Amino acid sequence: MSVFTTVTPDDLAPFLKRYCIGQLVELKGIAAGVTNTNFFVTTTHGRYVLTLFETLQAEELPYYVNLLAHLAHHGIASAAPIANLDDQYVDTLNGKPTLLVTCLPGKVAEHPNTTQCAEVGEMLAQMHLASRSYGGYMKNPRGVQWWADTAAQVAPFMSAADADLLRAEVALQQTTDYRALPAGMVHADLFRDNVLMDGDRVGGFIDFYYACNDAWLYDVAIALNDWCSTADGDIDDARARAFLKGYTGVRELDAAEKSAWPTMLRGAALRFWTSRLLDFHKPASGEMTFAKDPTHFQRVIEHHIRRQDFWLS
Ligand SMILES: Nc1ncnc2c1ncn2[C@@H]1O[C@H](COP(=O)(O)OP(=O)(O)OP(=O)(O)O)[C@@H](O)[C@H]1O
Ligand SMILES: N[C@@H](CCO)C(=O)O
Repeated sequence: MSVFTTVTPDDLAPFLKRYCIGQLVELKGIAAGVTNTNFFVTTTHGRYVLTLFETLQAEELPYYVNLLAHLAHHGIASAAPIANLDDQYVDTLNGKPTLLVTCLPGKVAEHPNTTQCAEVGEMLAQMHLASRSYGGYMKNPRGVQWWADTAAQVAPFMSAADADLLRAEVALQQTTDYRALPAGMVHADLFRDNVLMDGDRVGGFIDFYYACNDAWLYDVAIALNDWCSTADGDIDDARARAFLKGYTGVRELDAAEKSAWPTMLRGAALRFWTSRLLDFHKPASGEMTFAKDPTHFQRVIEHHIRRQDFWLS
């Protein structure tokens, strides 16, 4: 269970006095998640989620926290941060920076249907539009240069054929110019486990801690590669079409995006092929998780190389 920092009701009582959310009824650790310590905090006013940041420092948090506040302010299905009596979102508990947010409805959809894919596509487009007026800026820490550096580290552990494919994919991305594409804030990790689905509707997007500024099409490709893929790395046509229809119903792709789309799908898969290869071959010391299967994203790339139809017509 991912509770790295222990919090007792006695620890929480003085903390909650700095907020207007009532008295503690129940404090419950959340098992899912591997980066931060999360609790469900039920009070006499309702249910909230308390995060203790284990790696991000207080000075790094404003970009993410103000982004959450901005998106909630625009009606995007995402957790709204709660300010303390000093009007601050970030507080401190047991030596860790904290954030208290509203509890979102729903649960993770492990086997999404076409309606759910369309709803996620639609909300993603709405989020991109809402983020246009967000003033924060964060360079993508896991962009093409990171993929290239990571590929060089992991290639020695791979078969010659797989390493050749990895190097060829990196070279393709390094020689593709995405600068003409519409850009703004992207979630950059909108996998199924980062969305709560309330039936067929989006309960909320969570886990914005890879959010940064990049091409919106990159976000579309990351989400589609996960929401519409099958266990063997194929992309399900019906889900992909539904996802894109949901997205483009809100924001049409322009000509530059349509032309970049096949390459972007491969770039988005390469992002997670490289990060999973790194976690698999060179796990960070003290890491508590099981590395996710890197070969899944190799198969997604191979699938994109093989196919001729990218669901745009
Ligand atoms: N606002 C929220 N409302 C309801 N449940 C939430 C909310 N935020 C988080 N959760 C629950 O907490 C779990 C863990 O959250 P999250 O995935 O953000 O963990 P993390 O450790 O911060 O990040 P990571 O997944 O990158 O390790 C989610 O799977 C979800 O069940
Ligand atoms: N969503 C990522 C993990 C978090 O970045 C993956 O499945 O590899």
